Order: sequence, then C-alpha cells, then structure tokens
Amino acid sequence: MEGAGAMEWGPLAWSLLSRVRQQSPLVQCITNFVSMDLMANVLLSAGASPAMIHSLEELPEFTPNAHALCINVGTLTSHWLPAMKAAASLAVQHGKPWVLDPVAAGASSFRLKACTELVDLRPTVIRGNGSEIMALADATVGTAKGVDSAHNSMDAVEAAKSLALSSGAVVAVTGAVDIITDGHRVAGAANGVALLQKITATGCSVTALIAAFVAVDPTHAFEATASALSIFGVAAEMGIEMAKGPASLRVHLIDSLYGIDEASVLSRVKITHMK
Ligand SMILES: Nc1ncnc2c1ncn2[C@@H]1O[C@H](COP(=O)(O)OP(=O)(O)O)[C@@H](O)[C@H]1O
Ligand SMILES: Cc1ncsc1CCOP(=O)(O)O
Ligand SMILES: [Mg+2]
Repeated sequence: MEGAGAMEWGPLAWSLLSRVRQQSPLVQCITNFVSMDLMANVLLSAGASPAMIHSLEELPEFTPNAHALCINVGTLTSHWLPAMKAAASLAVQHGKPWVLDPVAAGASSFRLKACTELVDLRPTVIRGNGSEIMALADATVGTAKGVDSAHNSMDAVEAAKSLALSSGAVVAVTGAVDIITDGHRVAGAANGVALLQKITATGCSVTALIAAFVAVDPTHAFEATASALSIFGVAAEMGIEMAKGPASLRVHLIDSLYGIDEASVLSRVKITHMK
C-alpha cells in the first residue's frame, strides 16, 4: 500500500478498514480487566478477531500465530508483567507488530518502570493520552490523574516526538485532536466526541483497533494508526446522533463501527498533516 503522501487520507482509511474486514486479523490482547469486553467488541465490530490470552505457558504456541499483539498495563501486577514481556519479545522475534497502551504510566514508579521496560522491547506503536505520553517521555511519576488525562493532546506533541525518536515507535496521543508522530512527521486526526471520555476503556479499545489496522499494513504504521484513530472517531460521531448518554453511546459506537460505509468514511475522516 502507498503511504499517505501519495494518497488522500479518506480513501486510505477506507482501504485499511476494508482490509481489516476482509482479512479479519487475529489480535492477541493482554489487557486490563476493565477493558476486556469493550475491546473485544470493538475489534469484532471492525471485522478483526480478538483473543484475550495472557498466560505465560500459552504464549510460545499462540503469539507467533497472531497477526498483531496489543499490550495494556491498566491493571498491572507483578504476576502479569512477565507474560507481557514474553509476548512482546515473541511478537518482535516473529515479525509481528505490537502496540503498547501505557495506561496511567506516571501513577507509580512500578508502573513507569514496567512501561519503560516494555518500550525497550520495541513496540510498533505506543498510544496513550496526553499525561501518559508525557510521563513516559520524561520518565516522571506523579503528573497524571490516574487513568484519565490531566493534559490536552496538544500539550504532549513534543513529548510524543521525543518518545517516537527514542523508541523507534509511532506514538499516538489521543484527545480532542489525536496526534500521530514517528518523530519526523506529525498528523492530527480531529474526529471523535468528548463524551467518549465518559465511557471507560474507549482509549484501550482504540489502541486495540490500531493493532488491527497495523496488522493489515505493518510497513505503514503511521498511516494505519492515524486511520484507526479517525475511523473510531467517525463511528463515535455517527453513534452520538442516536445516543442519549455514555451508556447508549457505547452501544451505538459498536453498531456504527460495524456498519460504517465508504461514503461516511470519505466524507467524515478529518486527518491533516501538521508538519
Ligand atoms: N475532547 C475530545 N473530543 C473528541 N474526542 C475525544 C476527546 N477526548 C478524547 N476523545 C477520544 O476518546 C477516545 C479515547 O481517548 P482518551 O480519552 O484520550 O484515552 P484514555 O481513555 O486512554 O484516556 C479517543 O478516540 C479520542 O480521540
Ligand atoms: C478505570 C481503569 N482502571 C484501570 S484500567 C482502567 C480502564 C482505563 O481505560 P481507558 O484508558 O480506555 O479510559
Ligand atoms: Mg487509557
């Protein structure tokens, strides 16, 4: 697939979503207890095949067969960390893309150290909110507000670029405008609705959606990441037209992602190069 320099973003995002629907990539998710349900349903509604498999004993047989891996430290314990590291290493060893969600990276030194060690295992993409990306880039504890962001995504652009350059990953910062950078290029995806912040695990779920998009085009992680973020935002924009509040938005988000068509993608995707 061509990169976004040679293509419009709308057709590119539609092409990637179509490939997810056709290929139904197997996405292994090692994720927190809060997000498992929504994450699996978001992946299914986009056409991917989720598997929440995290036992250390199963990884050598399972991870090499997955098309992408998503690791999320939301409810991290010392018992889960070895499996996360082993899965990340297996993914890299077998040439599979993997995506890190450093939930509440700055909440404790244990969590920050774990996230830093995972970053050292070379994720393809890191997706977090503004506070998480700033904590990870600066290796600082205490600036976050638990799992929610105390910063705008725009506050974290320089931190994201620096983390991308030091880690080799594409870094995405979500917020009113989602920022995507490989350290050189910066794009902004302006889809989505503010009410997504009132549904737990929407950030986790969009990270898994990024894994599904990267699975079908691993050599264009920057474009795949921007496209996944924008498509998720478009589904939320369509969903909110039918929703009465967070609970019904959750339902309509899943329905909209399942039913989204080419015309909606082409008319609604709002991705722009910022640099
Ligand atoms: N103010 C906002 N306006 C529109 N969309 C938003 C806003 N804040 C967050 N989002 C969207 O909500 C989803 C979750 O992002 P975010 O809340 O930043 O992650 P997290 O749940 O990890 O903190 C993303 O799709 C993001 O684009
Ligand atoms: C509430 C909570 N606590 C630990 S993980 C988690 C879910 C966080 O989900 P998200 O980062 O998508 O808001
Ligand atoms: Mg999060």
